[in-house]
Amino acid sequence: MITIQNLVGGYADSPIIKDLDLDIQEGEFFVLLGPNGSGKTTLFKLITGQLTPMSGDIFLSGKQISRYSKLEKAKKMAVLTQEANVSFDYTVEEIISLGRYPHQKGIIKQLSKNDWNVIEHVMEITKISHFRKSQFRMISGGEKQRVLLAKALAQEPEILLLDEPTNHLDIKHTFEMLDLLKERQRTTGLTVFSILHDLNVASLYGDRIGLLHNGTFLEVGNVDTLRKVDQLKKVYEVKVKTQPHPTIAKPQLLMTPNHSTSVKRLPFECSYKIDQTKDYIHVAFDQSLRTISNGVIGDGIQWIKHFCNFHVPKNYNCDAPEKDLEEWMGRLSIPHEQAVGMMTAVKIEDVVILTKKIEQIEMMVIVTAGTGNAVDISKNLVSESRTIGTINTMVFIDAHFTDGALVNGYMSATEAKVKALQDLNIHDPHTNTIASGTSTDSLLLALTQEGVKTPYAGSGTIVGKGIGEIVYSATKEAITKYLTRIK
Ligand SMILES: Nc1ncnc2c1ncn2[C@@H]1O[C@H](COP(=O)(O)OP(=O)(O)OP(=O)(O)O)[C@@H](O)[C@H]1O
Repeated sequence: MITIQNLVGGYADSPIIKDLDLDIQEGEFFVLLGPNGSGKTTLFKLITGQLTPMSGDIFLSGKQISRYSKLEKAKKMAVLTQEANVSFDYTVEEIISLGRYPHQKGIIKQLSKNDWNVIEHVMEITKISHFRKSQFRMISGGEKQRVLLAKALAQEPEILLLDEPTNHLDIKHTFEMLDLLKERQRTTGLTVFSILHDLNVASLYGDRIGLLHNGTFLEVGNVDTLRKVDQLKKVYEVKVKTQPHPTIAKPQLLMTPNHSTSVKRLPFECSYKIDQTKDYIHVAFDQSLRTISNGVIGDGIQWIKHFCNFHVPKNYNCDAPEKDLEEWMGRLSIPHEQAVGMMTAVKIEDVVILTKKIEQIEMMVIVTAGTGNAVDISKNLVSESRTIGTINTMVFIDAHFTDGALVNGYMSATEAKVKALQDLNIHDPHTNTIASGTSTDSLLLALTQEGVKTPYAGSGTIVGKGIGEIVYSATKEAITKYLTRIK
């Protein structure tokens, strides 16, 4: 759609854009990224014709852009810039009708029925019909932006060029505008070229991105380019980490500020309180811990302060156990958004709490165990809950784990639990083979993130062995208590 070759351009004698090549393909959503002063607006102005190139070529649909007449260009290309200043007293509707100008025929340019249909349609999709009669200068910055988008869409362009289109928009309107552009891209084949500052929004909406640095592209590629954090650190000069979006396969970026967010922690043994009744056990830490868990709530990898295991009746059956946990926590003034919540039919008074220090690393493990639902995962394909029988394990460690070490530590704790079941000769009643767990086990690992960062926590490491030892002991003791009780 647009082909740029060896483009050099800028202001007076100094080139800002230096020997740049780019191919914007028909129907794609191309995002131009780059730090302040990298030349984004200059490149934008060279494409739109506000600046004349010093050298090089820009082709629009194969024809030199400079050879298009103003009207011809306006039929193919609409431009939305940050300058939302319209000095005349136009109404919103009048501004949008200006977008139809390139399509109007004859000497006396009048709006046709089709023009009005298009104007109505763009006002509707940009949700501005209700203030169509308002004076443009009287509406808010965000509303102006939507009106100017409607005007650009009224032009029915093949390509839309946008310079920071979401600048004045709140989150809702940002996403609405970009969703609308994606929809137009999908339904009408609109090509979009947009400057954006927000890397995360660029990742969510861009088909391809170009990362501009000192007037040249460091990289042009799909959004996975944003996984290259070293490149981003160099360009933006910030500490940045890439993370997957939780529900779609796109990278999202997290910035770490230079100012320290860490507050001095109390010694591990003074940093938590345990509240235990017959209905629940609640461990509250003074600061959030880095956690990995499969709790009913607070699952995945998170930062969490409150850790709860609630007793439920043997025949507890609920479609939305998260809601129950939230309600029970609410009654205890525990903020459920900052909590891992587990459930057990085992008596809370049979809980086992062990603490241990291994090579200066403090650990605490809390286990409630029942084995009524013991399962040999390698043999039993029947998944049904029969009776009281869940092993809930919480492991707290005063150490600093990477995310990989969290997963490693999770494996270590699981292996230790399996070994305890094996040594206690717990059988799956269906297969009559040694059980590897129960059908509804929960496990939590929570780290203070104090001390030197540890990349591994498997059985080949001291900390991994420590997890294994303490989880094994506590699980064995908790199962023994349970077996004694049900005898
Ligand atoms: N009208 C101008 N005259 C002279 N130099 C200019 C002019 N406009 C911009 N520049 C210079 O060109 C360089 C690139 O500016 P440009 O506006 O293209 O950057 P940008 O990437 O769009 O930045 P931002 O993210 O801050 O909008 C800057 O060093 C700037 O000082």
